[in-house]
Amino acid sequence: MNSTNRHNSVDYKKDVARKQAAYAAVDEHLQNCQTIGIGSGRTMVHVIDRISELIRQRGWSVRCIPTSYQAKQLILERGLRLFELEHCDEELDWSADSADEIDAELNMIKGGGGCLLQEKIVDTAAGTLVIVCDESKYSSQFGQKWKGGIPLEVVPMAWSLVKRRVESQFGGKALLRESLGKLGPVVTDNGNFLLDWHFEQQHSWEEVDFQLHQMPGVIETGLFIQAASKIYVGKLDGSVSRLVLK
Ligand SMILES: O=C[C@H](O)[C@H](O)[C@H](O)COP(=O)(O)O
Repeated sequence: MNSTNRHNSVDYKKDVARKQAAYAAVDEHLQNCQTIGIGSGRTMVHVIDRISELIRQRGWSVRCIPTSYQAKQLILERGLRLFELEHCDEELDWSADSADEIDAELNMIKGGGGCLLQEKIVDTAAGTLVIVCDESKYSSQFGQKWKGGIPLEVVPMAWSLVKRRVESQFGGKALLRESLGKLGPVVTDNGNFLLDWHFEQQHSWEEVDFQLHQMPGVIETGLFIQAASKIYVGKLDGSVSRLVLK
């Protein structure tokens, strides 16, 4: 693809939209001496880039707590100050993250990239969760845009048990996520497996999330119910809209 075609491609425009939303989110939240959570995924590359630029320009010191191996690598590659949640004795100032889908009630699906457990821990340790996305992630009904199912992180020896229970209790299919880079299942940063639950009907998602957490073997779900404080949506026309939740 030549550069004119690439710049006109939808994927390129979505990436530009994510970058604009990321820069706006960082510019409006980053301050000196903060401790912040760093989510995972492609969008976070733009967030980290902007954090890195501002810190260098202004001589600031900011402690960054990762939510995955990928996030940790990004923090280190950009020369930012890596900090661990276990050494943090106060609430994080804010956490930045992205999502696979956000519905009209601002519930999110996360974990498409296999990172959800540490994201949920770090994101909920922050007083403010700032989500950055492009408008293609936005749906009027849960599951309308993200076709990968709801990720569930499960203890390896329990995966087939959890699969059967999820399918019999809620319907649909819960598929063990297979690795593309090696034979066998994807293993998360925490040594667990992932089931992608392809549901067949709408549910009360808060109730389903509660029920899933009751199943032995389920470590965490990719359902982030009303978890965000503010969502920055990058639009393909170059604008950024802000949705404030709490
Ligand atoms: O597992 C990955 C995380 O939940 C990501 O935040 C989510 O998949 C969105 O990632 P991206 O920014 O790459 O669309």
